[in-house]
Amino acid sequence: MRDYYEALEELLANTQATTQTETLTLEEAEGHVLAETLTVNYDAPMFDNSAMDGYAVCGLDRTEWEIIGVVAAGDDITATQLEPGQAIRIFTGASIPANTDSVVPQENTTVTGRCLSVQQALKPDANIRRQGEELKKGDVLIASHSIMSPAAIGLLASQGYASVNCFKPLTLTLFSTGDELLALTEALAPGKIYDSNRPMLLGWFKHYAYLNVVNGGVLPDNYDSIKTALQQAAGHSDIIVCSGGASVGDKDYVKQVLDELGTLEHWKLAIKPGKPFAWGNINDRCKVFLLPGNPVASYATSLLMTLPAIKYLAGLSLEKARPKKWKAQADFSIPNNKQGRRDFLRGVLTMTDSGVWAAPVKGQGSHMLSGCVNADVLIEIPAHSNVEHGQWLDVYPLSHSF
Ligand SMILES: Nc1nc2c(c(=O)[nH]1)N[C@H]1C(S)=C(S)[C@@H](COP(=O)(O)OP(=O)(O)OC[C@H]3O[C@@H](n4cnc5c(N)ncnc54)[C@H](O)[C@@H]3O)O[C@H]1N2
Ligand code: MOO
Repeated sequence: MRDYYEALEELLANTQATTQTETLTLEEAEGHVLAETLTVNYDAPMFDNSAMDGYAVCGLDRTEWEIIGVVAAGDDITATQLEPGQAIRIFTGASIPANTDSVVPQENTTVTGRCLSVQQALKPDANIRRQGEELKKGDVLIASHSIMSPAAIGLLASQGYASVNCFKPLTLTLFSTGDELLALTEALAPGKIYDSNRPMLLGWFKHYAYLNVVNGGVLPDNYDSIKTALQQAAGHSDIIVCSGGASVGDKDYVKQVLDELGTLEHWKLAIKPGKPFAWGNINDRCKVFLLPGNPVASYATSLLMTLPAIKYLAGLSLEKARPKKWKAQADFSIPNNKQGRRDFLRGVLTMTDSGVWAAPVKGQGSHMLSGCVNADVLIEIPAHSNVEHGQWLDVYPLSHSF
């Protein structure tokens, strides 16, 4: 069996990131992957400006000043300057007039006619946001291979970028396999179950703007049908994800088809759930992932293996493609751990005064999706290692929780 971390790195090392790009307006770019490194166009702040509504004053060795006018955000103050003993009414974001020593918030002042009085001692430079204190012109603003998050879009807009180069979204076709599976429009029958993996993964993958997700439907346990469907999908997809048939059963035809059409790597991962996992390529251009059919195993291998590879394919940096991992203290113990695989328990987090604690939820079977629904994280339990109460463990946040 393969160690999870070694397997993930091997999969990533065998994944070629897309190079195709397109220009998107900032509005279109939300959630896409940036394909260029952008630099700072203007110092930020662009000019010295006030952090408070109040008064800009000249001269700090006094308690009274003469108010000579008003400056608001957007005003041009090129011709305005203060002399010692003078103050000017100023608002948040307004340019700082020449010779300003400090800005006094209005709640610390008394105004009588044109006379400003302040009793507290004033600090030089207080409440002044200086030009370039955040960003200097010419520095890197956002590196290529970053996600266009709402904050990234705001930052780019603040620098006057109206459009950006992003990697073109990848087309992902999703299949389920198995004669036992029914679509939600079909009536239940003996031995049959509803296909839950496909709706689950469709919903999940559609969150990513850099994926065009195509619903491939259910594939029957029939070699020829699977071959035709995979061949067709490979013609218009960059990625195929298929759940079921990853294991060793007689009807696990998907692996055989993949072996015939392209290349196949079939792994036994030393993780629970999610042991059987396979991947390969069709036509050198379409990456295929075979997930184990058990729903929680499908979920876990999506989070731990498939999505990292997809994110890297779609243009994200390796660092951002790897699954996010945090630490939490065990609010449970496992005294005699005989598990030969890393166990990724579905768990909840509790924030207390003593930190973040993790505890497993009820229902840990790899067929028990209710455990995933109720959980915040996967709690990693290393193989053959006992867990003591209070021990720090790695936890992986689940897609819906944070
Ligand atoms: N002899 C062995 N049997 C199994 C092994 C093994 O190592 N040796 N591994 C077990 C593990 S671990 C897993 S996980 C499963 C994975 O099996 P497959 O990927 O081949 O998937 P299936 O056999 O098709 O299905 C397994 C299970 O999941 C249900 N399923 C499948 N697809 C869906 C779906 N879209 N929605 C809901 N449920 C689905 C299916 O009905 C089965 O109950 O293999 C073990 N067996
Ligand atoms: O590892 Mo299987 O994925 O235990 O259900």
